[in-house]
Amino acid sequence: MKAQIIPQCRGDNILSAIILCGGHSKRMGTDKGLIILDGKPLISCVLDKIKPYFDEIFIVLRDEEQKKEYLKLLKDEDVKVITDIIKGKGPLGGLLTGLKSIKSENALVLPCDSPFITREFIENCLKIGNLEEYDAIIPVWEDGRLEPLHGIYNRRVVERIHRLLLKDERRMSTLAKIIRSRLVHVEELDPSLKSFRNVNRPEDLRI
Ligand SMILES: Nc1nc2c(ncn2[C@@H]2O[C@H](COP(=O)(O)OP(=O)(O)OP(=O)(O)O)[C@@H](O)[C@H]2O)c(=O)[nH]1
Repeated sequence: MKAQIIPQCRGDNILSAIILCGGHSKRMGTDKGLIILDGKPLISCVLDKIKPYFDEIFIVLRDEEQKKEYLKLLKDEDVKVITDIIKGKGPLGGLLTGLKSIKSENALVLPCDSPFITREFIENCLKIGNLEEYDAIIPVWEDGRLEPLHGIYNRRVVERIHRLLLKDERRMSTLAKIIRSRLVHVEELDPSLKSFRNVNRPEDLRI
């Protein structure tokens, strides 16, 4: 067991995390996960934050070509690098792939473009991550906007994702609305809110 705290979302003996990193990064113009911030690629910024807490970490990429690039970078890391089982379906396709691969019942899901994730956020997610009564824990803003890319999901939602993708419904927020989601205020998970800051465009890299 890696985490120093007693995580509630450990429904078995394993804690899993999934990092979604298969986007086309059109707004950034170059693969976001490989962009250097403070001397290291964004994917490593996220990985370094989460690896003390998880027994298995999956990085989900779009295809084999992207995987070749990432394997060069991650060759010494204890992570599993996999590619979307259904291609071109956005983060929801990545989530499907990750949830079908994990050994545990639940996984914390994160995007590769949130390099400012805090330890407090991860520890709070683990503390409140009991998914016996819920299918997911999703951060929510005061105005009702969801952060479904920073959630904990139970793998029982795999079938729901399949059905959404069959209808070509790709929004993570749609999934969050149709499953039993426990909504938790963003401040409760990370009072600094830094964990929810995304890097989508070159100007977002200015700290
Ligand atoms: N595995 C996987 N991850 C994806 C896919 N699409 C997006 N992601 C990831 O999901 C997160 C959010 O993606 P977005 O920022 O909405 O999209 P993006 O493609 O990365 O960027 P834009 O092209 O600028 O919209 C990022 O971490 C992406 O790498 C996909 O098809 N497969």
